[in-house]
Amino acid sequence: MSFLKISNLRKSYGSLEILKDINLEIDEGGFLVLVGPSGCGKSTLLNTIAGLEPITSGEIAINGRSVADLHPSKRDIAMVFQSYALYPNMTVAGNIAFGMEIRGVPKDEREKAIKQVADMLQIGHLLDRKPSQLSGGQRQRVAMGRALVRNPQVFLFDEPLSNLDAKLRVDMRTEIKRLHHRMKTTIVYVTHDQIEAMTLATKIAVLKDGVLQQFGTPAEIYNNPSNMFVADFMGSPAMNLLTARIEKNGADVAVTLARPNAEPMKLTVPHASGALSGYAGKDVVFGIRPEALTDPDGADRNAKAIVEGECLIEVVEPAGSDTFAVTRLGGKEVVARLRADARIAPGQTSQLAFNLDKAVFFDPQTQQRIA
Ligand SMILES: Nc1ncnc2c1ncn2[C@@H]1O[C@H](COP(=O)(O)OP(=O)(O)OP(=O)(O)O)[C@@H](O)[C@H]1O
Repeated sequence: MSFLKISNLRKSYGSLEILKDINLEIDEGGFLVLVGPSGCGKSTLLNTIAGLEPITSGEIAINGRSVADLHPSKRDIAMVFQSYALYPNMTVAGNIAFGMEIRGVPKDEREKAIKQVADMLQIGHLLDRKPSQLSGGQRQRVAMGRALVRNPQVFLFDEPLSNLDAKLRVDMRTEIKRLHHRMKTTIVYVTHDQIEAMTLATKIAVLKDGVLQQFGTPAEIYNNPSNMFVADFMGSPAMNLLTARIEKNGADVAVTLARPNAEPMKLTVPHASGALSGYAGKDVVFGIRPEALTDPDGADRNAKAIVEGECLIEVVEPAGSDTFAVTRLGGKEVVARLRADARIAPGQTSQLAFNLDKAVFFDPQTQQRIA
């Protein structure tokens, strides 16, 4: 049975519908990440789970119990906010213990709990300081400590890392993952950062304009995006999405891509699906991630369908661990991810290997993936 279940959830402000029929569920100990661009409704969804916002219709259940009508304090959840929301006049220890004090937890138990989370978060040396005497990352830890001591059924995180600098964000991301691994408490986590979503989640919900676009494991979302929005939003550099003409070729499908000042490139997709064959004579959107477009020596040896083609390289971007090469196909700029030491120069044509096992196709009208 799922531990957190959201069914047919709708949320409106007056006549403005913000969340449109959301259905999600996650097992106990799961890490659900809500991701999407600014304004898509992810914070609103988190706030409805917390009970900070009433829902317009639908159901929210935690561990089999409906919580939609319960006061936030009765839902057995703890929330970590983007702003940390620490009490400025209290010490770190006071901030962590405040909720326990209110609940009348005896002093020795409080001290034990403070020590335990302070050890876990490595903030034992900061317990007597005030929030103003802490760095952003330390404040973030205190905010997490305050949530951890409550030992709730579900943790809710609202963009907890967005106020930290890039390096600290990556460190804290690892820290949160380690903590989740140790505690095994169910987490719902909001971010607009698709890398955070990919690295932390056991399940990702991608939202756009209040509509759930796809719900699945990070691998499902990355490899089989259900529509062009998800394909483009998840992954950096983004998936290449180019116009291609489909033709049938026995059991195979030929994909034709326009090239500037050259004959179109023809790639054969072996044993293509019936759905794709159905587009014969029409244009589709051909999606291929940069890492599925490589130098022939660097191509995945286990792939079944590697096809090579000549591409005019426009720009070369060495990025340390890889080299990105920009070419133009199907009327679009296309990014290929090559080995760091790939011999490639702008203005030259180069042989590139397409891993068609990893290619996906979309209907240009509906923008949905062609199965
Ligand atoms: N109290 C409110 N009244 C009317 N509209 C609201 C209210 N609160 C939020 N909204 C609208 O709801 C939509 C979703 O907001 P929400 O904060 O959930 O988005 P988000 O995905 O978390 O965005 P961000 O990443 O920018 O925080 C936005 O269009 C916002 O303007």
